[in-house]
Amino acid sequence: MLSSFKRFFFATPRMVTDATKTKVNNLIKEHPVVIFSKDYCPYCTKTKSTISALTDSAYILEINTIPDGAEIQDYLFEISQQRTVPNVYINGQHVGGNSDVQELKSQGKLDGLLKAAL
Ligand SMILES: N[C@@H](CCC(=O)N[C@@H](CS)C(=O)NCC(=O)O)C(=O)O
Repeated sequence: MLSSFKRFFFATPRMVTDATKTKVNNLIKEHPVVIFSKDYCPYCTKTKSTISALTDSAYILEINTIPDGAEIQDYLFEISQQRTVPNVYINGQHVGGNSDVQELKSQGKLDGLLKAAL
């Protein structure tokens, strides 16, 4: 508990390299749908199944399984003010997390957003 407290307040921020910034920016630019995810995250599972039911074109990056994942998460926070996963981009635009995806779905707007992107 104390160690998570210390990490939250005193951790040295990681440097986000230009390579990571370029990688994330390109993914968002080149893929109509990008889901930054963690493979154990239940919110991510829900978002992936919701979006996969509508399109098989989503690019999914499981950031907990790759060496630059923590840096990617830092950069996502920088550009979207969102640190949690899933972090979803559609058509180059930040959509948000699972609650945002579910809200779009229940408003009947998700399908149209995806169709416009694909
Ligand atoms: N309200 C968020 C909840 C997402 C969430 O809490 N995700 C957890 C993983 S299951 C998270 O990102 N925790 C911080 C982390 O993994 O760094 C949503 O709807 O997407």
